[in-house]
Amino acid sequence: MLSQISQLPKIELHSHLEGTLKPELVNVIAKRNGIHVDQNLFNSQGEYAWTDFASFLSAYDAASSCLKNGNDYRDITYEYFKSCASENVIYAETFISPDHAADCGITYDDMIYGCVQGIDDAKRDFGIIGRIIVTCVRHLGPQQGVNVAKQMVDNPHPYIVGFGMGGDENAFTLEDYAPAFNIAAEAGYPCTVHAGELCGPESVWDAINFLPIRRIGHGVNSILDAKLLDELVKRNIHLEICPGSNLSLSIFADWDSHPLPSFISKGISVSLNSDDPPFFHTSVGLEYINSAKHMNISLEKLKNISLMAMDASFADADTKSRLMNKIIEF
Ligand SMILES: O=c1[nH]cnc2c1ncn2[C@@H]1O[C@H](CO)[C@@H](O)[C@H]1O
Repeated sequence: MLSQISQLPKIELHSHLEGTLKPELVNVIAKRNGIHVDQNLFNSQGEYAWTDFASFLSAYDAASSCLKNGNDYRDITYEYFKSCASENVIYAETFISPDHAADCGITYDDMIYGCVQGIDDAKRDFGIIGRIIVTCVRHLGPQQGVNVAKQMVDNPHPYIVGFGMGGDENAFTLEDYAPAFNIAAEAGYPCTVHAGELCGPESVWDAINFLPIRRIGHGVNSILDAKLLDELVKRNIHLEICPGSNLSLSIFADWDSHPLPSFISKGISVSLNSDDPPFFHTSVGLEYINSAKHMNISLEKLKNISLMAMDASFADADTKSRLMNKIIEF
């Protein structure tokens, strides 16, 4: 069964591009850019060192500060899609953060150009199809969210397929971000937002009541509210589930308490995702394997997860139906 899982065509909808940077690549990019990386960022095994959500966010910022130009974005994009393709991921959407690029002195256009180059090179070399979701960062405030949404809408590219938001769920309220999300949605960009990861079900209610979103990043704490679960089914809201990330951040104590099997049996549309792979010692392939090993998710159900993910993707209709057929044929 494990070899069939590894062959299964997979879809990733939830990864943070700067969070896919492996420590070795941070050091390589920092060196060529003449940037000093504080080695306290890593533990004695050379892995990222962090202890809780706040220190994870700081480590994320510190790792991404090695970036200096569009070519760096090209390289992290290429490396990320390459490792996805090695696990039979056939389609992946990744979140990019113009705020992190700007902090490193990289313009929006250079960042997009680099990502597009990385996506094209990975498609040429490995056949994987990549797309971009532009994200704002919640703890940077609603006005900056509006700025990012405007920048995206004013600079369209066929690979930019959606808008989203990550960051500290305790900063501001989701309603404060309605202006940013409305700019994106009114321009035709489907949206996703992080909610119900660190905060409770009320944050998922806020997301579905105040924002024009089709998907929720994580949303795992929805499990605490039966009415909310019904609502997610009724409105066909997809949950981007990242079990390895949840366990790493101690949102659930162990595999037995993870709600993925309950979401599936309730009929909620879900995908399996890596989030920030080297920070959480995971990958999309591992998420599929661990779900089978530790949560008894069958191959048939995993195949259905790939299908639900492709269906909930922000790809154009042709790409969607072509790749869904590829999964069905497996
Ligand atoms: O698991 C997560 N939960 C919430 N925010 C996250 C997670 N991983 C990364 N980011 C945040 O997303 C932004 C860029 O897309 C960054 O601010 C990063 O800190």
